[in-house]
Amino acid sequence: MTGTRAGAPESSGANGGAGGGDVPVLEASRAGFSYRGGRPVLEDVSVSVTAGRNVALVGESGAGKTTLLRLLLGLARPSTGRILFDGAELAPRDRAFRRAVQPVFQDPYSSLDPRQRVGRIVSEPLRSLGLPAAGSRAARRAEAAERAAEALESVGLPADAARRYPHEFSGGQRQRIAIARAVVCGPRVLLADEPVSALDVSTRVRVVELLAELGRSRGLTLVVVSHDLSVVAALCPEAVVVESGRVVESGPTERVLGSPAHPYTRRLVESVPRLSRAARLR
Ligand SMILES: Nc1ncnc2c1ncn2[C@@H]1O[C@H](COP(=O)(O)OP(=O)(O)OP(=O)(O)O)[C@@H](O)[C@H]1O
Repeated sequence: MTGTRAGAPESSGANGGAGGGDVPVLEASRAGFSYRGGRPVLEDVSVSVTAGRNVALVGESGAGKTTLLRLLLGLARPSTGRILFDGAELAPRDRAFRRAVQPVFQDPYSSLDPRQRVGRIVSEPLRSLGLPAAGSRAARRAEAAERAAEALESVGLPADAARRYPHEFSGGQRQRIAIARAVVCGPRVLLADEPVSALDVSTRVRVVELLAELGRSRGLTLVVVSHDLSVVAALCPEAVVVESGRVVESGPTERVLGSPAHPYTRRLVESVPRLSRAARLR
């Protein structure tokens, strides 16, 4: 099988899990995908996400990483193979799945509705999941506002953030708002597509630290797409290398990036110092 069995068996963390043991929380099993009428952009891809072991998807632009995240999020169905959640075929409308697996998108400028106050943006997943389920309408609204405030606090934003609008915040703060929205319903897995690439370097470091801290404190497992191998090394003990829609190498990040076995991975790793040199010359 191509792909990775990402890590040793572990319990599924603070938020629990139906599977437990070594059943992956999320898994692509020999998945293939073609956009309408096109050539396959994913072929025979197998990736396992085990609770507590963050996984990075790396590869050149166009390799198929975002498409793979879309399959894992249930936003697209594989043309061949399967996507499994807690060991069973993924049902994208399943509330347990929608609650457990949340996305964080790349661009904090376009992913937040500018007309809504931050408190409403952050509590949106609760409304779409019908949470909290019990109590009067007023009690449920109060509880949702409290959970949104708690999520905002957990990403280091000030208490009055909920009353303000996205344009009042910096790029890094907006990405924190997007992360608060992703964690408000108590998910087990965050799927993050280039979560820090739109940010400047020092903000990037702080948001990476926040993601690592949330992972620890909330029992969250991250699946991260990033071009930045330092982000990958900082956040993910497991790495999967995708080339032209196929997994060419996977395993512990230290080994995959530290002593790559596949020529494609070697080229990816070698391109990092070349890029830094080019940046210094500008
Ligand atoms: N909506 C779409 N319709 C048709 N083809 C698409 C669509 N989205 C992506 N593709 C194609 O699928 C392939 C994989 O794209 P994908 O965005 O998954 O790659 P990626 O590895 O995430 O790239 P990047 O790092 O640049 O985001 C590419 O050839 C791309 O052109």
